[in-house]
Amino acid sequence: MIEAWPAADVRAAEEPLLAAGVPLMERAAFALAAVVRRDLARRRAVPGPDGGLVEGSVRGARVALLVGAGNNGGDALHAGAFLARRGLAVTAYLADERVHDGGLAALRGAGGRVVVVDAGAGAAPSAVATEVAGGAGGAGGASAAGAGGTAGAGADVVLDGLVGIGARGPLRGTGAAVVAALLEALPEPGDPARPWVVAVDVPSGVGVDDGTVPGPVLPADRTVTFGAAKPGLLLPPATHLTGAGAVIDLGLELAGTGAQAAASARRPAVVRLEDTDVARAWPVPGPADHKYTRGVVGVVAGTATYPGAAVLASSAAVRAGAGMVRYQGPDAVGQAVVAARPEVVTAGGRVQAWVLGPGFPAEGDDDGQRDRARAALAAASGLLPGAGAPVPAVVDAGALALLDHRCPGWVVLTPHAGELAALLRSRGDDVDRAAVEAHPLRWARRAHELTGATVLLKGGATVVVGPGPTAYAQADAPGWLATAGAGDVLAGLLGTMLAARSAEVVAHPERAAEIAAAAALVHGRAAERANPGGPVAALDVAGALPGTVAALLALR
Ligand SMILES: NC(=O)C1=CN([C@@H]2O[C@H](COP(=O)(O)OP(=O)(O)OC[C@H]3O[C@@H](n4cnc5c(N)ncnc54)[C@H](OP(=O)(O)O)[C@@H]3O)[C@@H](O)[C@H]2O)[C@H](O)CC1
Ligand SMILES: [K+]
Repeated sequence: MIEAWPAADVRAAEEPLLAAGVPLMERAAFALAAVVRRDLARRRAVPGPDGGLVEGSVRGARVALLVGAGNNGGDALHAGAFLARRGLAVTAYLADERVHDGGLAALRGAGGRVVVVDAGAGAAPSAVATEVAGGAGGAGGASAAGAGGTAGAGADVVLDGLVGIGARGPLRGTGAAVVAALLEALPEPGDPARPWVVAVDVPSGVGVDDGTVPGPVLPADRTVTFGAAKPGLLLPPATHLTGAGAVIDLGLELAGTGAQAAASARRPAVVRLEDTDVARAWPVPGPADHKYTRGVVGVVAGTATYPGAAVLASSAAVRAGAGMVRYQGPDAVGQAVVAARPEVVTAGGRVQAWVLGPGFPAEGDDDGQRDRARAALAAASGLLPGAGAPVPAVVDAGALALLDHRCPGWVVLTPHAGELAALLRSRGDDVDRAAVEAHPLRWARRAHELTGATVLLKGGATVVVGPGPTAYAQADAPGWLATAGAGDVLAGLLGTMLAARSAEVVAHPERAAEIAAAAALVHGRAAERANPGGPVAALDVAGALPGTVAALLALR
């Protein structure tokens, strides 16, 4: 798993090392330069003796450093000095008159070129962008002392060292002007003429601790972050601007050491599960298991008007490995479900988890589904006398409007941004879909505070907030998964995963968030498996679940 720690925790962990004179910046910069060199060598791959490709030479490659006023800029300058000593042509564009002295001296000492950027005596941001992008008449004419620029040949790589964990608010000043000009001047992403963009620590201008994108940000192809990942690298929308990641270990003790770690209240703010985490936690049946120990999933979904959601949610629950699936709903829908999945039963009875809401409306004609879902939710929440032990529940789509009481953390809501906005508005918050999409973590946390439930907020990346201290942020879904019925499949999949650990989740409600995050990962992997790199139909995603789970278990 990838653990992300707030900027303040990273700074606190750096302090003792800095006080002890540990050269953290040089360590960070050296590692950054190594990643840049490797990425460049791979982008310059050439045919090898055996017909394959081998890494190409990076000598002479053109490197543009975007340098801000703080230590983030210092990292970029020191990395530029390492690269210049390896024969790369490095130009630092200083976006602030305050610049890291040691880094600037190191770059100059290594023969790097320095261009002061400002709208006055220095190079204009537009001229810098033109030079970096490879247009004619760049900032070469305004270059400070040092090797002359190569007018016309743009940069091969750009290091974004404008601002790091010291950022406050949207990118401003000359740095913002340079980024805005680059967003205009650079070739489109995917164009081979576009330079490789490497964000130093974080893409400059993202919300380091909340993943917001309050202003202009230069999208990165790679983010090299130091000490630990930051929440903003995992959280949407900023996570879509980070490119591939690389975490450089600086020897920071974030959770403390030994007894301190055990006692420390410090936990990562955000976690991203990886395949091996999900594989290790997946419940694999043993010889003593039977369908009831594996978990029975109750599905209240679909209506005569929208039977498909019932088929999709039930199919996903079956294919994900439920011990048994009980479909509850109109006979006609039950017949459609059984026709599609003969393993499903329509008789009532005990379940270990409920899936409520796919495919039925929050109001209007629902064939009695809202009443069925309301009763199931009450039973799941332990509010229905005689209904047996409480069990986890997935509350999706039309069932979200049924939340008229505070829920325990083992109830998991699975709204998209519009549904979450509607839920929050129904509780008096003035928020719309766009606001939720701009700040998913904030609003998912707000929904958890208001309802008590665990909240899985669906979107290009998935955010999960529950009763525990750690949020989850998964970005495993291909864009193709934005298709009708995908949410129904996720609900059924999640129901099966909760049913398999029903008693455990009720006893430890904070674990529902991790299971929900794992479901988001499996959902994304199944979509990829259903049709790698191309469009997928929701039912095919459900169909790919068995193979997806088997592939994950093979990693154990
Ligand atoms: N601690 C270490 O030795 C190490 C740090 N690492 C690197 O350092 C940065 C953090 O450096 P820091 O100097 O604390 O802060 P930044 O460089 O991130 O930014 C501070 C300067 O940026 C200006 N600023 C702040 N917000 C904005 C904004 N929205 N737009 C433009 N400029 C902004 C701020 O300006 P002021 O006017 O407020 O002063 C500062 O000048 C960390 O990210 C690492 O890269 C090493 O990794 C490890 C060693
Ligand atoms: K940066």
